[in-house]
Amino acid sequence: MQNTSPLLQVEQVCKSFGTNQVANEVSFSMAKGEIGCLLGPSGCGKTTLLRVIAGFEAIDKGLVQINGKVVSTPILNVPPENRSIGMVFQDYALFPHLTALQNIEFGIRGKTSRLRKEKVKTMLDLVGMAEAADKYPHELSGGQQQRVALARALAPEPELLLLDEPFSNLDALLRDRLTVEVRDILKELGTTALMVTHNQHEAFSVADKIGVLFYGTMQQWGNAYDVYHRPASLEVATFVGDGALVTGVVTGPGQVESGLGLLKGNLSLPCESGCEVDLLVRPEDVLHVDHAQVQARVLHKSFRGPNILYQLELPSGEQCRALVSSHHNHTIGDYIGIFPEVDNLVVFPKNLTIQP
Ligand SMILES: Nc1ncnc2c1ncn2[C@@H]1O[C@H](COP(=O)(O)OP(=O)(O)OP(=O)(O)O)[C@@H](O)[C@H]1O
Repeated sequence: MQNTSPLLQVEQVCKSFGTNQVANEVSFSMAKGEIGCLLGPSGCGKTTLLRVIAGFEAIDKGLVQINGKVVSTPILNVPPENRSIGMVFQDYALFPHLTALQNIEFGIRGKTSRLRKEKVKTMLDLVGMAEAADKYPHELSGGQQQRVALARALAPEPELLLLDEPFSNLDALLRDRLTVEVRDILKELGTTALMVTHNQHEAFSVADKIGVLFYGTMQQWGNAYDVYHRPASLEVATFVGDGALVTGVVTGPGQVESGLGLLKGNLSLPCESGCEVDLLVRPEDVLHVDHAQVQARVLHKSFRGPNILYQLELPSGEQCRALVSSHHNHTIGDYIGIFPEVDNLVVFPKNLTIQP
């Protein structure tokens, strides 16, 4: 029979440092082979949660299970080396006096010499570093060092790989490439992995599941599409992606009248007619149509190659942004026609505030 129990289960975990509560009833789970990403503003508790799962931090309440085995409770903290986890850090953390090959081999001490050699060769091939086997870390680029660090963490075949901002020291192009490569490698091996990142694009391209943390609270745990298009809270809506909130009034089922005109789509909340809401408007949902009814004034523009991001003032006095093909090159102060095209009408009760 197929094992359907989660590989990682985090249940109502609480963790404080003194009076600072860094994890507040955090719960989520990951199936075997899934890749998860923890996103959230600086200081929201991402690294602490990763360290809890790794066994570097004890918890005050709740439970962590890895592959069915309880590893953390308030009275139990299985040490990291007995959790079957691998870790990759931001700063590579390779041993400087060992070659790439020796660094990878270090993680699989205890196996026979033949098995070790085979494993190291497989790992070097997997991360595309066979040519650099005998180089020392200082002879490798940042991206190469991070590949070796990944190979070292994966060599002992951990049940769970934890990655803390693994690409943040790399330039943007290399980071994009390595993100895709790492996803392919993890998928090929079927390794379950949880990664902390500041970078939303990275999370979108690597993760099956994204967790958005705010002030120690897991606001949403879901796939990238849902986190972006069906944000579970105001915090997620404003943190993930680019968007503005404009005032609206619900005028019927799936219908909101706003400063952008009448919008029709799937309402995220069951609101009655007449209900005042804040409506999330993403720049790509605002189309530029010359003779549209709503004419908005260009307050600011930012050229991005294929498109221009316009900051606009609506006739209502509210602002939103529009991502428009850069062939439409308008001047600050111009009025341009806009038309909203939104499938998912993400709304929040008017005047909600983000609570610390
Ligand atoms: N060992 C510690 N002792 C006391 N406070 C700590 C400790 N580790 C973390 N904190 C505090 O816990 C909070 C969360 O920190 P954490 O590093 O988990 O956040 P983060 O979301 O990973 O932040 P960043 O994105 O900036 O790395 C911060 O207020 C931090 O100062």
